[in-house]
Amino acid sequence: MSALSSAGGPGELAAPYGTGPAAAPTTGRKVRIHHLRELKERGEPWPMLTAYDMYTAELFDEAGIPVLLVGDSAANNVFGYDTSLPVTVDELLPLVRSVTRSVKRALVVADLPFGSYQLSPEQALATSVRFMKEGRAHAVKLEGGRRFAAHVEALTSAGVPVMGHIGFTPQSEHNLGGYRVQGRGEAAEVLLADALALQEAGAFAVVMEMVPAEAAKRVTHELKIPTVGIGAGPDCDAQVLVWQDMAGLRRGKAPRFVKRYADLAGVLQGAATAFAEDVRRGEFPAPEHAFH
Ligand SMILES: Nc1nc(=O)c2c([nH]1)NC[C@@H]1CN(c3ccc(C(=O)N[C@@H](CCC(=O)O)C(=O)O)cc3)CN21
Ligand SMILES: CC(C)C(=O)C(=O)O
Ligand SMILES: [Mg+2]
Repeated sequence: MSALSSAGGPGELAAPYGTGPAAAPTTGRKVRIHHLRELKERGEPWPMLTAYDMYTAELFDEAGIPVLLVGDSAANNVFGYDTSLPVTVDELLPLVRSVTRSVKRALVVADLPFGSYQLSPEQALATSVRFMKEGRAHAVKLEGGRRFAAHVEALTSAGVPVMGHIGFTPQSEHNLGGYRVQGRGEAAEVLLADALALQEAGAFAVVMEMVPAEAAKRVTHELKIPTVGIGAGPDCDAQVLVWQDMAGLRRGKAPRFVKRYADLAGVLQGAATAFAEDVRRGEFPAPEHAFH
């Protein structure tokens, strides 16, 4: 079925997610996993961002971001841990719930945290059911390739859409020897085998993190399902960034793959400084801010 015919009418699919003049997100149609596959078939790249709360979810949804990820990166971008390893299902669930409550169209993916799925396909399903029942997530994401094919299969056959994640997988940083590019040289074959295994197991998309652009391009061409790159070059079907990196809220040296589209840190710092000065000078509240 072609992208257009499956949408039920000419332009109907193109309107919410295309890049043309009709791309404004005004139709209110929910993003479904088949839309993402259709975008791949049409060669239209799509954006994905993390979101961890209500306002960002609302804004990104309205900006036409079709997929929002409640990442386990909340560990270091919300909760203040130094890696993603310590964050728990109980910490992430309320964030997932706030994001799903706040979107009209975006597909919301809940990232399964370290320790919540590796034990067995049964554990993966039990955790995913919590994210879907309690968090109202539309899909889950887990890290790992061939070794997690059975987990992915258990989830998809139970009705849980799964996004895979290969290349540099932060939950395995201690095993991978730190934050390093994966899939160089012969490891490109391993990357491809992992991607194919995830597709075969029923995954609807695969994140590739910090892999050489050439390897990511090859995987993208070999797969029928979309690839989502982060530090994986321009040829992936989609691109994802952590929103605080994208908007410049996180300070310090950003990874090479980050592009900053705003200086939120500067804006917020300026606002807080101005508020503090106003209060200290007695200029806030002014008469119009008080009840008379
Ligand atoms: N804010 C944030 N952004 C992310 O992209 C992100 C998270 N947090 N937390 C979870 C994972 C961890 N990720 C990261 C974090 C840092 C680097 C990094 O520092 N990369 C450096 C060094 C690479 C190297 O040594 O080869 C770089 O310059 O890319 C990479 C991936 C991606 N994810
Ligand atoms: C960087 C993305 C892909 C992620 O897994 C996260 O934010 O946790
Ligand atoms: Mg993650």
